[in-house]
Amino acid sequence: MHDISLAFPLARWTSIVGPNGAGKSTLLKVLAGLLVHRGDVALLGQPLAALRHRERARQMSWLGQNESSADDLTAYDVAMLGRLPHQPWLAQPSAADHAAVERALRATQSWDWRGRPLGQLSAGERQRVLLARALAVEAEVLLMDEPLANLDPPHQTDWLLLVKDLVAGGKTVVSVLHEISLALQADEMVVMNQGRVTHQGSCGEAATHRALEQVFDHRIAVHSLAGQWVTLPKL
Ligand SMILES: Nc1ncnc2c1ncn2[C@@H]1O[C@H](COP(=O)(O)OP(=O)(O)OP(=O)(O)O)[C@@H](O)[C@H]1O
Repeated sequence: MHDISLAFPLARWTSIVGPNGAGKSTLLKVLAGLLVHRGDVALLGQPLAALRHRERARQMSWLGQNESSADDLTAYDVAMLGRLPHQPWLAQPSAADHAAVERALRATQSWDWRGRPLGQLSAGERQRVLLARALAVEAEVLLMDEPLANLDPPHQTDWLLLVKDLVAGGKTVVSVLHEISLALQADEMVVMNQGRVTHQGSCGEAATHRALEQVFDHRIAVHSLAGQWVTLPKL
């Protein structure tokens, strides 16, 4: 990545978009402190490097792309992993931990199969459990890499409503998305290409739409439809 200088607005949802290999996941991993990098990253005004790992894990939750998790753990136990930064070493989960896990599993419609091992769930069901794990942290900042992977359209809509709720409640969400029409529902958009940020701006701005069309070689066009911005392939 080159010359990246970005600020993600608080209590807003920012989507990061760009072609394959643009550096979106790399940027998200740097933000999460998961990759060695040059330069500085600050979380809620504090240098990331100065934060203790447990503190960082409480303030920022992470949903990675194609994440593996122990297949023999139940959906409930996977979601409970999100509570680890809140628990003293080797302590049993508290009532607050159980309540947070239940809220997260219900929010992703995963509560009904909480007792089933992850390995026996469909790809979309599994993704919803991993999303529940990220929600269970109840962090101020949520970083999500392709959170809609394997989700069917109704569950994509549910995710959208969930993110809007989180942001209305003051949380900050940064997500990498390939579903450009859904990404346009965000407040802000960061457009990337070849390891650089080519544009950052509001999702409603014409300049953002032009940057989007340009980064995808004008193979897509942004349209207004039923009060929403959508992209369609340019045939
Ligand atoms: N561990 C790695 N070592 C070396 N190069 C890597 C590594 N991970 C990614 N890259 C390269 O860095 C570039 C950016 O990758 P990245 O995964 O950030 O792209 P992306 O924008 O998320 O792409 P996609 O839309 O395909 O998920 C790619 O060219 C990729 O091949």
